[in-house]
Amino acid sequence: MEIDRAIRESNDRRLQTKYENATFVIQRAFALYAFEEVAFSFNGGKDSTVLLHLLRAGHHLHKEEVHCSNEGETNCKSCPMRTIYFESSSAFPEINSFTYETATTYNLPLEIIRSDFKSGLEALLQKKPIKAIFLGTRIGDPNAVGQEQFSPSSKGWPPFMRVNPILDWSYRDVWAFILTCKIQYCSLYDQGYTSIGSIYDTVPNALLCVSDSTGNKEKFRPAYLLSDGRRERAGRAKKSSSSIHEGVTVLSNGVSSVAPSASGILTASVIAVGDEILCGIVEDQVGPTLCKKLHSIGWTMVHSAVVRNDVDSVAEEIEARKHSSNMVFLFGGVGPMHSDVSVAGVAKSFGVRLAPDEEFEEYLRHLIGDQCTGDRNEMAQLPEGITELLHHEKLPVPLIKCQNIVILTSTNVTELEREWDCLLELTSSSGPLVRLPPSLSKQLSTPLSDIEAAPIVSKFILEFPDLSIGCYRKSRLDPLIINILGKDQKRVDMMAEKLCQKLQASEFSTLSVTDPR
Ligand SMILES: Cc1cc2nc3c(=O)[nH]c(=O)nc-3n(C[C@H](O)[C@H](O)[C@H](O)COP(=O)(O)O)c2cc1C
Ligand SMILES: Nc1ncnc2c1ncn2[C@@H]1O[C@H](COP(=O)(O)OP(=O)(O)OP(=O)(O)O)[C@@H](O)[C@H]1O
Ligand SMILES: [Mg+2]
Repeated sequence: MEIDRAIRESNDRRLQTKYENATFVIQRAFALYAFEEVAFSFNGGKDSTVLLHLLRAGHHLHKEEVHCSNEGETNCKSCPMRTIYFESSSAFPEINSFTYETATTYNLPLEIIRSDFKSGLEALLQKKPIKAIFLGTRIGDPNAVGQEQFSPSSKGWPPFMRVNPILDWSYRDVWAFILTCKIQYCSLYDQGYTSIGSIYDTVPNALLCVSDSTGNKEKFRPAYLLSDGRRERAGRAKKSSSSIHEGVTVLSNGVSSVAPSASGILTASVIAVGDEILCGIVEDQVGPTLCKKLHSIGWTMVHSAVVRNDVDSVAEEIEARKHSSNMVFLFGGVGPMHSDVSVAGVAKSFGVRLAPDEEFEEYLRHLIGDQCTGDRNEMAQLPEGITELLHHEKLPVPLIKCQNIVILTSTNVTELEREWDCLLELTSSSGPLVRLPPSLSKQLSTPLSDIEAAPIVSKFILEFPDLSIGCYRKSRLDPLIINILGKDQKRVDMMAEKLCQKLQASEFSTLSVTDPR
């Protein structure tokens, strides 16, 4: 069988593994369901074209296994499986004709449905039952979240099994398969289209645009030359971004940024992950330094915590913080060790699974070579559908950002300095951090006892709701120190002056907390 032979003769280990896994899923489906009870959902797109040839190969391998014989090449071109195509008047004519032509070439009994997916399937299943439908859904597709290779149809849909043999295939895998097996595909992919929806929501991918020397006509390179598969849908109009955290905007570069609330405040929480910090073996310096840095760019710190190296502990802490802070910074527990559970904790708190991220894997491969990559690299598994990679030329590996959670890899203050600088530089090109006017603070020292000072301070808290007052002593014998914090210089000065009179206090330092660099 020509597909099977082309893959086996290629030197592409990764593609061979993907092919074996996909044809295994297909053969299991053929073992589970009778041939008449399964259908193939085909729409002429690249993913379903790949699936068609995998189905042909899987069907051929299944027949070989069942009949313990090699039927040879005689009729392996034909795969007369029930094939459903939801034809729409807004489909590209090229897609339509490719679908029809391919069905003829491979003897697919095409059933055309001219209604929406759900009611079309209801009518179809009523007429003649279908137990399982093969789909070309891949991780990264908006509708792939939560699906497995075998996923029952969702609630409210007629009952059938969705079989997704190429769920774990990347954009690169799809094109490697098409090119290795020399498969015919829809001509639109040679004109720069990388994922195809309707004529109203799909244009060629701008990342493939080449400037014409005459400047007259835009030209596009073929889809297989797109290097960053995560931008496959860049040519498709976005439906909505409802899952984005409130106050977070998605920018044209794909990176989300936060905007201050009406009060001009941005809040942050810092979470350290580490059993060693909790039991006092290691003293955490990254957390306090990060708090200072955030404070220095005008952010309001609302929480700092240390949690165990345990997926549930991380997930619970993030769950508690992600709604109450504009940004949550997480560090510790990142890497390949058994205790490195931070990324899994983030995924769990958002209810998504970890999925291979090809781009991240590429960075890791540059950094640590092939020793740890293999067919599936655990470290390259990132929370599905919510991850953005924050690139900076000074970072060997991009920082991971999942909605409003930023995962830092720093293990000490020097490394934090570097990551922080990169985050700030990304900020200037609309990255995740926004610089706010710095907070101003004044410190007063009073000889009064706590009991004497308390009612006076309480009155001032009511009078100056826009300022924050903190009190501490270096020791029980040292004087009480009052720290006034606010954004408005005049208000801070006014409160300091009034408090000095009432508390017989003296001002001993005036700090304008600005970014030290
Ligand atoms: C055969 C078939 C079965 C589907 N089953 C489901 C389903 O069980 N649950 C669901 O939410 N969507 C289902 N869908 C809809 C898809 O999730 C998705 O909306 C569709 O592939 C179109 O993708 P698009 O909106 O990106 O064009 C199904 C679609 C097809 C073609
Ligand atoms: N109109 C349709 N008719 C039949 N099946 C469809 C239709 N639209 C989507 N599907 C099924 O859903 C799968 C996922 O659709 P999707 O658009 O992501 O992939 P594709 O069309 O194969 O490739 P591309 O991403 O390049 O458009 C398809 O592979 C196919 O199995
Ligand atoms: Mg498509």
